[in-house]
Amino acid sequence: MQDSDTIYALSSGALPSGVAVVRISGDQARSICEAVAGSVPTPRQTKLMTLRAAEGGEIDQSLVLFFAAPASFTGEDCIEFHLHGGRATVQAMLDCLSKFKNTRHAEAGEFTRRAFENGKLDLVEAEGLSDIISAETEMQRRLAIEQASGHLSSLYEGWSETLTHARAMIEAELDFSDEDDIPGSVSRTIWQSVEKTASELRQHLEGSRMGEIIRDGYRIVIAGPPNAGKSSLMNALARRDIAIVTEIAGTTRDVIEVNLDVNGFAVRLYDTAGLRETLDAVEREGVRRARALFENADLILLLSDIDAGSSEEERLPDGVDCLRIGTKLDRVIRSEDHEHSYDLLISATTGEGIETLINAIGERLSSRFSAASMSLPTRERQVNYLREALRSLEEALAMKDVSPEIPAEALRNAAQALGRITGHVDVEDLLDVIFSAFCVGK
Ligand SMILES: Nc1nc2c(c(=O)[nH]1)N(C=O)[C@@H](CNc1ccc(C(=O)N[C@@H](CCC(=O)O)C(=O)O)cc1)CN2
Ligand SMILES: Nc1nc2c(ncn2[C@@H]2O[C@H](COP(=O)(O)OP(=O)(O)OP(=O)(O)O)[C@@H](O)[C@H]2O)c(=O)[nH]1
Ligand SMILES: [Mg+2]
Repeated sequence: MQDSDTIYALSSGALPSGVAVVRISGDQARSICEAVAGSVPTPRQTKLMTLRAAEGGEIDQSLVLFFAAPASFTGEDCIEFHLHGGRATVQAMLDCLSKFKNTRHAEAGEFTRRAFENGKLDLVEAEGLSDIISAETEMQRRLAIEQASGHLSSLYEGWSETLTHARAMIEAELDFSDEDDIPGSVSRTIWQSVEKTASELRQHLEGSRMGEIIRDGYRIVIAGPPNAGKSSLMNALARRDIAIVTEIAGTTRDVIEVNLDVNGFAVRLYDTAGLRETLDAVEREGVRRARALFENADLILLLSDIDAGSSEEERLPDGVDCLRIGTKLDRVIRSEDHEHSYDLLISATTGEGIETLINAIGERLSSRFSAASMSLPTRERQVNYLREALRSLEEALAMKDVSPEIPAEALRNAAQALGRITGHVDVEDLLDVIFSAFCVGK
């Protein structure tokens, strides 16, 4: 496998489809187009052409689009064949392309990787592009657009430049400390800018949980004693019959997960085994798994049957957000008597209170979110480098009056960590991992 090979892939979606786009990028793109279509169209103008395989058999009547290097997505010569989207048509085209020399099928993310290597986009933008393709909710899409359009990259580059400048000034002061050219007051304004960067970085990191929530989903765990109506609520929220519901206490044992979209936010909802002491080994394991989920929950819905009266309170991990919900409201005669014991009353049977519950969840998400902006780190990779940068800045600030050498080195580390996020500092070892998570044809 060669980085200089010409690569091709089906870049549009699952077949059959109305139209299928087969994309080619690399040195051979023009000669392949000449061989298959007879000539190369004017750059960036589509042309209807008949495509023929080497044996002369017609493959398809196709729109052909040529992008001349470097003005293309990858920065190389690119050809697109907009074919009829039949499985056999696309297969015939791919077979035809496989016969050309120095030409092979693309790996996952390889077009975007070439765009990165040719300086068309940086790593954060490339990750944003990958996120645009996997976005399923409106918030995921907005966050991805923000990253793909380079706003986050400029933020990181700005910080990195500030720190590099600061280090240069400090080193200059080190070198010329005996001379009078560099006034001592320079370092005060410099350290102020470092301090400002550290506080911006800290604030930015505080948004990382929100970025993760948008990307990976807000985790809601339904918990409570057996028979409280947990699985019934799960089914009502999912609007599907996913979890088994019976009048037998201890029905649910495995954790059941479903993905919802609440106001454009991805939500992962978990139904769990009823919490109780039991000798049944299977049920006990279910209860253990339920409690294990509490640790990483963003919200716990703690259910109990209004009629069953108050049972022993479940101990929840410190600081976890929780809504106490009274269930089976339809069986209660005077609901006013119970309102003070719960945050919400619902009936899975009649649907009463379900809309209010969904709104309460939506409000929690929106209020958390409005505190943040759309400039949020979303990936563990990004967050780890941001933390590393902040640690180095804090070290530099702590040592600034002790020794000038240590802070200069720490500032260098911080700028480097930021450079690794965008890929401006050596990241060769990371590229395989990052791009292999992309789609083929992207
Ligand atoms: N048919 C088709 N549609 C597509 C893509 C594609 O590759 N092919 N894209 C693929 O992801 C996206 C569009 N992204 C693109 C990004 C840059 C260039 C490009 O030619 N860039 C040149 C010229 C820029 C200009 O003229 O403004 C460059 O950057 O030099 C093309 C598509 C979405 N739609
Ligand atoms: N009348 C009425 N019955 C309900 C309601 N919700 C659940 N039930 C009944 O309560 C019983 C238990 O419901 P489940 O949803 O299985 O309860 P669970 O909390 O999942 O129970 P386990 O999985 O055993 O922990 C079933 O017979 C349901 O039909 C409700 O809103 N009104
Ligand atoms: Mg259940």
